[in-house]
Amino acid sequence: MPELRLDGVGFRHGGQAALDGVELTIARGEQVAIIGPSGAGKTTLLRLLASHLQPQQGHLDLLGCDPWRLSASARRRLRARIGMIHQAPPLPPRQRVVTAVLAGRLGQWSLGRGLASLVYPLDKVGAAEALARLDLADKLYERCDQLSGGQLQRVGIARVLYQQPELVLADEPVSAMDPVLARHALGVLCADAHRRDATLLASLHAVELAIEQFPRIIGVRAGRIQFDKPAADVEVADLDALYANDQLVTAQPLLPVNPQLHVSRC
Ligand SMILES: Nc1ncnc2c1ncn2[C@@H]1O[C@H](COP(=O)(O)OP(=O)(O)OP(=O)(O)O)[C@@H](O)[C@H]1O
Repeated sequence: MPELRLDGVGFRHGGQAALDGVELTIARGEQVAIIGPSGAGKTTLLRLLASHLQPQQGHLDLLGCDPWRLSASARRRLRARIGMIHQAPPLPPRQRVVTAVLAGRLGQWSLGRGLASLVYPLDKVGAAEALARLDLADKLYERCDQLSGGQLQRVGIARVLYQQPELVLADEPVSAMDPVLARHALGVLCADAHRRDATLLASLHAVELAIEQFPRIIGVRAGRIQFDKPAADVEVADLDALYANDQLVTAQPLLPVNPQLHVSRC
């Protein structure tokens, strides 16, 4: 049985079409990068897969069931098996980093343990280990509002490393990091998913990183899947067509003089 399956899925935000007729199957343990221009529908796709949004057309199969046929409590249990990494992690500003990381397992803990951990961090060693993998162990007791955007993104990733979910959905997880840290953080995420046979989907604007780190690339444009192929088969023409922007009359060509692939950032 596939880990994820979208069958003719469509979604509109109010009057604004975001996804249309999306067909997609992803097997357990796959690592997939989703690329495409701004407004293509990548975040909407990830939010549908996280069961934060309900498809308005078509059908979603998520970890072996239709989340929208489950009771609210069963859907909560299903969501505890999913780790979501946000571009701007929605962490309470005054929360300590250690508490933010440990909150990754709130969905797996009893109410009592979860409340206790919010008041006094119960597994400081576990949180420190997850942060150390992202070179952030020295921030364990820092407040979240004292971190930079890239550091906050690393806290969001550490939280999912600590959670150890079956499915990781990452929406622009390294967009605020410098190139060296971005490569390192994505590498940690991919290696962790591989080690646990977890499934990983990440939307990325850094095309070069996507192709370097992920074996399968899905190009989304105007709410539709434009291509879905192994990273080794993605060609410059695929990227030119994916990112073509008729409204930017001064746009530079996507292909620089010699490189095999262009780093495209929107
Ligand atoms: N809350 C919302 N209300 C109205 N329209 C929305 C909302 N969220 C997204 N949209 C629209 O849905 C479409 C897809 O948006 P989405 O955020 O999924 O794109 P994206 O590919 O993630 O973009 P980006 O790369 O800029 O983050 C866009 O046209 C966007 O304007």
